[in-house]
Amino acid sequence: MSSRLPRPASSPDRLGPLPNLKRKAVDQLEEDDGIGPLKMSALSHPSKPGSTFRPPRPLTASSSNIPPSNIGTTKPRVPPIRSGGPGVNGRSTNAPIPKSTRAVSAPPPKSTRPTTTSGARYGATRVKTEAAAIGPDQIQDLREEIKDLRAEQAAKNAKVAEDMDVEKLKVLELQQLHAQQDERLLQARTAETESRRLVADLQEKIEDLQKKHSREIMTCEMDQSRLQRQIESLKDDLRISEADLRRERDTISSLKTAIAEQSTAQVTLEARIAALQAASGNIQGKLDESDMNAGRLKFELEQERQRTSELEDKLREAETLRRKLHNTIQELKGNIRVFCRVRPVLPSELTSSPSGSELAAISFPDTKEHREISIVSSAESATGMGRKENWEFAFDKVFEPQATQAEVFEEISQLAQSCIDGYNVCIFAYGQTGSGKSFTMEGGPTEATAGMIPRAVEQVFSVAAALKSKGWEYKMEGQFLEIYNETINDLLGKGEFDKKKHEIKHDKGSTRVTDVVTVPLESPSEVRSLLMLAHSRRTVASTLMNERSSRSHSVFTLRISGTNGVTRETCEGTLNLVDLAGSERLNSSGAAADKDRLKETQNINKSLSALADVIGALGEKSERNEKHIPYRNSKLTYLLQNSLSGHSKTLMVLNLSPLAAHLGESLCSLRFATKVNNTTLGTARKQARVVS
Ligand SMILES: Nc1ncnc2c1ncn2[C@@H]1O[C@H](COP(=O)(O)OP(=O)(O)OP(=O)(O)O)[C@@H](O)[C@H]1O
Repeated sequence: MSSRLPRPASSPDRLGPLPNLKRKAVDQLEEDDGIGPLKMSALSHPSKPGSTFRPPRPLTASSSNIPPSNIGTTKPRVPPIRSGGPGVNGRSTNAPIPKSTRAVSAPPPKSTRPTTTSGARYGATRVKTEAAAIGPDQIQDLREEIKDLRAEQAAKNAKVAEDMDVEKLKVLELQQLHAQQDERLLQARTAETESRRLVADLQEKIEDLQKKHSREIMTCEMDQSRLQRQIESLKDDLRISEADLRRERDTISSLKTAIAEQSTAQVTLEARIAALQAASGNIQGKLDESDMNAGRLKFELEQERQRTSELEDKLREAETLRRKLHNTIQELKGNIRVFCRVRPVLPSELTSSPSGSELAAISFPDTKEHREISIVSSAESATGMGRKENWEFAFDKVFEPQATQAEVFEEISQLAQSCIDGYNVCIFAYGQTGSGKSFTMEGGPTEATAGMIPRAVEQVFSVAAALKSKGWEYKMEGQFLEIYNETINDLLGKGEFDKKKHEIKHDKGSTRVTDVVTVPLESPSEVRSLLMLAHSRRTVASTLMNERSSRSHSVFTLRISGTNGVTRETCEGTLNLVDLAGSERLNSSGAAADKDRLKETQNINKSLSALADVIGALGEKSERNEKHIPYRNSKLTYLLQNSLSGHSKTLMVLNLSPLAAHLGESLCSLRFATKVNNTTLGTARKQARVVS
């Protein structure tokens, strides 16, 4: 960069207010003296107000009348801008001015010079004209004046030269200053470039930082939102905690109230305690007295315990005695007994034909002990005369049609007791089809109509439970079989009837049948469901073969084994409850025409005769003691061998129809039952022993 110095003023006249005349004279003198035109620029006064600074022309020693040695002696003015020290970069202020600075100095203005020679000539002519008009004195004066003016001019020139020197020095200084400024400018530019680079670096860094910052801001925002959520949840927690706190405070306040009340109560209690302590002294005395009484009572209690133990021993002895006596009574009653039961007329029979519903002439003469039954039958004699016959039978018990199941069982329950005592018991229901055998043995669905089997089982369980206190523990199991056409079927099994072969095995007084289901029994209800199962299986079989159930024997067996932990006794009894097949005769049943029916009836009759034979043989044996008992003649007698021996108790319930139409069959049944009733089985033997 080059500095421009101020250009000179363009005004052509800087000489000041000279009079035109004098001016003309001067011009002429100058012309005459050969001085030439004065440099007007050098005459202009720098200190004149309103004048601008005119840079001087570069001076040389030849063109100036100021000796070169004077240059530099003038004390330089201090430049207005100084960076410090004598000069920039240590350069002296007296250093020579660079040429380039010189080259830019402003040339003197052209306008100050006379423009044409014709003008000058016109001026000289005019002065000569005017000089011719003035005198020599005046010329002399003018010359004097010119001389003075020249002297003054010389002085002024000297002054101007001096000023020029000063100005030159100033210019030098300014040039130096300019150089310094350039240098500084360069430095400043270098610094600026450096700064720009730094700024660029910084810009880059700032951008990086901004990116980093934005990332951090994002992270911070995420953190902030997370923290916000945490704050919200904490606020929720705080709310809950505050609610809890309020509750706790309420609780505390209520507790405080309670404590206050308790304190009051405590005071009251303390007062009462004090009163009680006072009373306890009295009580203590009484307690001591009571202790003495307690000691006495303990002694008495011990004596009572001993007495109780003795009584329990006696009770056990009494139980054994009771069993013996019970058995004796049963023996006295006879080990084979027969009950007779006449069923009522059924509603269905009343609505059928009048002849079919006609009642037989049955009466019960023994109104006190109910042991007799009387039947009047009408028959035609050989002479064709009508003949009435009166039949009287006596049994252990006779039940009239209105007798309930409970009344019948009352007489049988003794046998259930015997079974628990360790005897084999066999109860038969005998009679023609439809006489009421199944009703007697199994009964109806209600509690009132429950038959002998469920009642006997219930009795056995309740007696067993009662004997627990006397040291007896019993286990029971049951099985339910059917004998049809001399084939054994398992009523609790799963297979088809008449398919599986079951064998009867006797071993040391106990009877077992192979491949039959034996169910352990824990409660009477289990027995009831067991009976229902057997009944349903029998019903299915009956559907397949009409009237099958009437033509088969069913045998329910309950085996009881008991042990007495105190007396170390054991016993085993068996209760057989048998529903026999219909006992009607071959002719009356009309079976002769049907081959299958004939076979059924033959088998039924065979087994029933075998039963009669066995009972008869047993009666004879007890009299002569050496009689073969034909148990093997039928499956029924063979199965019941151990329950029909002289060591067992047998009960036959003879079921009779009340109808006149069944009178013949009823008489046959009555005769059979009488035969059985007249048989004595001998002495029943208890299957009991003492474990050593
Ligand atoms: N004592 C009684 N009270 C009321 N109804 C009875 C009585 N005895 C039997 N019955 C009824 O008489 C009908 C025949 O009885 P039940 O079936 O017991 O005879 P059953 O001799 O077993 O015949 P089956 O040999 O065909 O099995 C049944 O409807 C039964 O309910």
